[in-house]
Amino acid sequence: MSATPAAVIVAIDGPSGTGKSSTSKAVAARLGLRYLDTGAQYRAMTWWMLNNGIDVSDPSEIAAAADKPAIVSGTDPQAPGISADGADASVPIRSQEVTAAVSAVSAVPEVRTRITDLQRTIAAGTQEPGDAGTGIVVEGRDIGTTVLPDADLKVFLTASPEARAARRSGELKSADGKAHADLAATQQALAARDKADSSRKTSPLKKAGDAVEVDTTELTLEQVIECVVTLVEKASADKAGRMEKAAR
Ligand SMILES: Nc1ncnc2c1ncn2[C@@H]1O[C@H](COP(=O)(O)OP(=O)(O)O)[C@@H](O)[C@H]1O
Ligand SMILES: Nc1ccn([C@H]2C[C@H](O)[C@@H](COP(=O)(O)OP(=O)(O)O)O2)c(=O)n1
Repeated sequence: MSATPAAVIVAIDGPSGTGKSSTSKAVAARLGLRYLDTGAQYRAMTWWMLNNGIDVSDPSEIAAAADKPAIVSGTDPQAPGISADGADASVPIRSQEVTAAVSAVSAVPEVRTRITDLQRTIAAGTQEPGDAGTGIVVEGRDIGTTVLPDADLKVFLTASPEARAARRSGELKSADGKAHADLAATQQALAARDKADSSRKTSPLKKAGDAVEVDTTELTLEQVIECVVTLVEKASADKAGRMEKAAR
């Protein structure tokens, strides 16, 4: 693990299957930064609502329940962890049931306000002793545009719909042990989620104007990680230079 010269705030956004989680975790681990999976927070909120009888087809019921569960996210890139009202949510938030409902829940403004506040508190490092002044890699859909518009580096990952579906169906296959996950159905489900996430009114999935776009279609995961590590190291050195100049 190489040390970064200045604590940096890194925003990594993009649609599903572009490599956000794998890249963000690896970059954070290599550079000694914290890590936050914001999709996991929306998934934990959705899981809690499904478990607590909230009708997730009714935005007013979702809005009324948005401030109820305590959502706690870990920031260790090697073992992030997430809980809702004290119950470990790490595994159930990946279920098909949660995946199918998460776009509707995360489109509700009250949910976004609640979770955005949590994200900003975690990024600021004021929650845990020892976190203050440490950098973080935050991945999601609206980090560069809304949650952390002053991030030191913004990256927007993309990949072709075919590559993204192949990656996701590979994961589903290894999870359920079936020989052939349905690639076409996976691609269709991803397209539907993209559409919902990009067309919602509040804070849609969108590339920030000042984000660096990386098309990962033809890159291996290791190549993407190396590319982002280089970008973070440069952003960190630039920040250290600015801080030094300001201190003179
Ligand atoms: N560049 C890449 N080439 C091949 N597979 C990749 C690449 N990036 C990620 N993957 C794989 O694709 C799957 C989805 O990646 P993930 O990081 O969860 O994407 P996201 O967080 O954007 O949904 C994982 O199984 C991951 O190992
Ligand atoms: N910053 C974010 C992160 C996720 N979301 C919503 C929209 C996404 O479809 C879901 C799930 O996100 P997640 O990153 O877990 O999805 P994938 O792992 O890429 O399939 O949460 C969001 O609205 N804003």
